[in-house]
Amino acid sequence: MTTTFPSGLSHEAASARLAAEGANELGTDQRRTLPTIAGEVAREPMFLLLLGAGAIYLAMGDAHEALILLGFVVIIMAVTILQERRTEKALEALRDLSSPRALVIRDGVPKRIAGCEVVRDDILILVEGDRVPADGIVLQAHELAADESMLTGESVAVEKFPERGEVFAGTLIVRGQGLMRVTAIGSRTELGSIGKSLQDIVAESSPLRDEIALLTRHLALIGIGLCLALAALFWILRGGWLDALLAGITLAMGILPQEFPVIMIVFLALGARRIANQRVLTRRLNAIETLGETTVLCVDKTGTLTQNRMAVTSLSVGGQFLETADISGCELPETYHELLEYAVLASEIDPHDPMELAFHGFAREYLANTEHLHPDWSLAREYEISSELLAMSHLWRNDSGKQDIVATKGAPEAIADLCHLPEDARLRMSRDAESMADRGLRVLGVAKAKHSIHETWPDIQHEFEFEFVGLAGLADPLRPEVSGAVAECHRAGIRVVMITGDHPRTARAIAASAGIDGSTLLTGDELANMDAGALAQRISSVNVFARVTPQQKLAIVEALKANGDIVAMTGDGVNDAPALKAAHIGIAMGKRGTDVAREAASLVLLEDDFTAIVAAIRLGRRIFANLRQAVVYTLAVHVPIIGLSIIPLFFGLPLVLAPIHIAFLELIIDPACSIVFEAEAGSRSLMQQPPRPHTEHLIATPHLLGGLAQGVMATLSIAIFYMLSLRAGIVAEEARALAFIVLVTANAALILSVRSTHRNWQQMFTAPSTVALWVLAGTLSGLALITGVPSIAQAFAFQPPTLQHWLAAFASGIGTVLLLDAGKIGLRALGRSG
Ligand SMILES: Nc1ncnc2c1ncn2[C@@H]1O[C@H](COP(=O)(O)OP(=O)(O)OP(=O)(O)O)[C@@H](O)[C@H]1O
Ligand SMILES: [Cu+]
Repeated sequence: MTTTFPSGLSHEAASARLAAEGANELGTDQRRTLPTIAGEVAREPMFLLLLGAGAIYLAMGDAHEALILLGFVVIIMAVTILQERRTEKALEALRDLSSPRALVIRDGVPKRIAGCEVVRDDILILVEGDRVPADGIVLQAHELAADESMLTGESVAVEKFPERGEVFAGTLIVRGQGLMRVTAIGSRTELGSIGKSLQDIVAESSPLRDEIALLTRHLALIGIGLCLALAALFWILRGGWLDALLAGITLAMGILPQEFPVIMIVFLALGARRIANQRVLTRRLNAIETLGETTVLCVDKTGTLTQNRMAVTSLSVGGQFLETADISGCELPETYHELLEYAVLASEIDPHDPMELAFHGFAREYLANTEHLHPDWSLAREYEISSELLAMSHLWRNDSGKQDIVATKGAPEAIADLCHLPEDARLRMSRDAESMADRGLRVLGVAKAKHSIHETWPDIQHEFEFEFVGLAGLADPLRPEVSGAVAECHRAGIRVVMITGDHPRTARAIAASAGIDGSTLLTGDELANMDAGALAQRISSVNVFARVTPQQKLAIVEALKANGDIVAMTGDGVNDAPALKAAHIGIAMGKRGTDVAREAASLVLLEDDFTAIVAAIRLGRRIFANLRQAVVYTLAVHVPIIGLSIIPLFFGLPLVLAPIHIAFLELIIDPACSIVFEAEAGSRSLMQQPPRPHTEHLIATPHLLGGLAQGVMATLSIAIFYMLSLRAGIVAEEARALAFIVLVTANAALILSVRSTHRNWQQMFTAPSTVALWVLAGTLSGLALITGVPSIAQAFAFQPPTLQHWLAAFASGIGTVLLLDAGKIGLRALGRSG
């Protein structure tokens, strides 16, 4: 492909056209309208209960109370709409990510933009692995072929040629490169006309989501049963069926686990944002919960562990070696000129590959005034590298009029094959190559051949008469942070497996400097000769795979999965897609990655950096731990509500809670409190314990019991405070207010307690997050308002308590939680000594 581009549209023209003709998108706007959202809200049980309670108040002639409850209906509406919008936005962002990106030429400069910003007449560069963003005609093509099966059902790649070739939106470039001019976008493309959409992101079900749904359903069932029982009991004990119904509804509102699904979505959506701050994009929300379970992390060497910045450091010709560091500033000895000459001839004219860039740069520096550079030769034929033969050749036409020059470079074994080296020469060469590889260098062999211009070009590289020229060693240094991150993985019980196409010796040397144990190593050839069973057996002790083809990554993933591992795997090319899809977490490289790889992956790295993956795993563990705490907390704060609905009934006391109190707690206080956990930084021990087993539930019996125990303790202390107040002759309205103060204070303090499970109690008050401080301040002021301002207090059937009583109730709420913590510490101490 020539490197002169048409200059394309200007930025102004493109944005004008984008405004006039719309974005390159398929399908209709799926945003829900207000009536549909209202319809959804109307089906919320909380809404129905509030309406029911309001109707009963109306029937009892209390229009005031009914109106206030109506106010809460508005609150639910608002919260639901906000929530919808937020989820919608998160999904939209995901959709943007999965939509193809396009390399467009604007003002003569190639530029990556989102596929939806492509306009008619844009000039696009197509590369292997791209998903074509719009319909268009092919302007230039170099071995270009597309998979059009999504349009035609035909899975054979269709070759594309300039001028008469057409390419279609949604199809995949499986080979070669090319230039296209866009002729149709959005719904006017072939894909649009058959009404298909590529980017259907559905919230898949996941173990975590299923568990939360189950928990919600169980609690709902228990709730309904309890409410019916309570209503019946009330009717028997006190009579008055309207009051009985109201008591039942109050309890139902209190038990209703409506927060759980909300907490779940909020944690995952905010979690995705936190992970994005580490420059890792989440394409599937489920990946967030799987991250914390990861037991094996399979990574590419080049670019992920290393910097993907190659430098020529070592040359070898005829048994002589040269370290480039030794000659800096001097001339390159004549012996090595030909090696460098052919390395450049075997590279692209305008290279992107870091190795070829290194050769070009080195040649510019040392061959500038020699006869070894040939800008006037023309490239007549290219032979691509393949996984069968790790070498690539260029056939050059020069002005001799007799012979074309062929240059090749590739893996030393491949070059030895091409040169038909005799056994002893082959041994010598591999010894030389290994001495470079042992230093972590990537070693390339270089060879040359001549080919008469009167003969036809052979189809395969083997038919040339190659002559060996020499070896070049290129250094690609490890990223400086990698060995620290690998060590962190090991502390966290995560195995790091390196997979590379490179030479085993190079692989082992790089593995060693990264801190990966490469003492047992498998090569692609060995892999190919193993059956699945044998591989599954071996794989638990092998951390380095070398000379592996991308296709073999799939076998590695499958073997790890067969061993019960939870596998995260990185990849970037078209051939990596099956492995990325098969892994529990497929991780695509945002910079080098192809559209195909990104579509198959659940995470996309914006910086192709290993440490970002480790940071994401740390966040995954933290999100799960925080989610667990939030759910335990929510369970715990439901208990006092249930208790306070039932206890007064049994003891013949005035009721404490009415629907309005529950609405206040369930709609404002508790949800706000549970969000506090999202911002928890997570304890340092998170990455010092093995991954959570795949089978571990979010809420197991100990968590359930722990939460219930906390709730029961709080209930007891509130009930006792309430009864003592009444006994002391405080009027029912003030006693109710006091009980409510104890309840809310205890709930708020419980946040500090739950989040301190792994710390000691002094730390309970240290370093709460900003969110926590805001929520605590908000809760306190809300509480002060409804118990202190007479007009508001009246709506809650409160009489403002005296300051002394207020403070006593407040202290009692905090004291309860302190007692709980003391109990917890005591239990732990007992456990340790016993
Ligand atoms: N442009 C090239 N010219 C000649 N040989 C090449 C070229 N690219 C790769 N090779 C040969 O193919 C081998 C495998 O390369 P490949 O690109 O598969 O490795 P990689 O997948 O980039 O490495 P990693 O797996 O570490 O990311 C290299 O070690 C080298 O010998
Ligand atoms: Cu020379």
